[in-house]
Amino acid sequence: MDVNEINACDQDSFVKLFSNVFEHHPEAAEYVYDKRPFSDRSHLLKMFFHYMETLPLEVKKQVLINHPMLGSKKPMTNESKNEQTSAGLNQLTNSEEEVMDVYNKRYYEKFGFPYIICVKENSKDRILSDIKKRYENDMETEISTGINEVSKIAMYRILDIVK
Ligand SMILES: NC(=O)N[C@H]1NC(=O)NC1=O
Repeated sequence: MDVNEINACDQDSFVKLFSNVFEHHPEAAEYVYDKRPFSDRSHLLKMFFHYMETLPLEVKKQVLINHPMLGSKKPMTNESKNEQTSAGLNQLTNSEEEVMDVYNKRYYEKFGFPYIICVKENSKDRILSDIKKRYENDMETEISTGINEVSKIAMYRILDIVK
């Protein structure tokens, strides 16, 4: 869709279209809808990022919690499934799966939200070493790193919808 078509959407279709820009968080789309008309794609992107910046810390944490664990076999949004498949995270060897499993759990126990990385910008090997390093960080660093990754994920999701 182009920006003109996006500007012509009614609220229901707009919110459906953008409901997972931030995982399971349609409130972002509701906020951004009221900012129409968008002059171009970067205007729309800016409004989603602005929404995220202004969220209270507790809600930011909730957006992090909404993300599935990497390599998880549990049901997840189509967006997440496609992203994880593109990095080969659905085809891990047994030992890679074990590393992901052990570190995902450790990370979640320490921080209370899953380890999040924008898989479109990272290879499987990079992710497997990064999850070990990020575990060593403190809470404040991981909230801001997580939100930064969530914003990159959101950018690719928006670019997939608006051409
Ligand atoms: N946990 C986690 O990083 N999840 C994700 N990363 C990504 O690029 N898409 C996701 O759903």
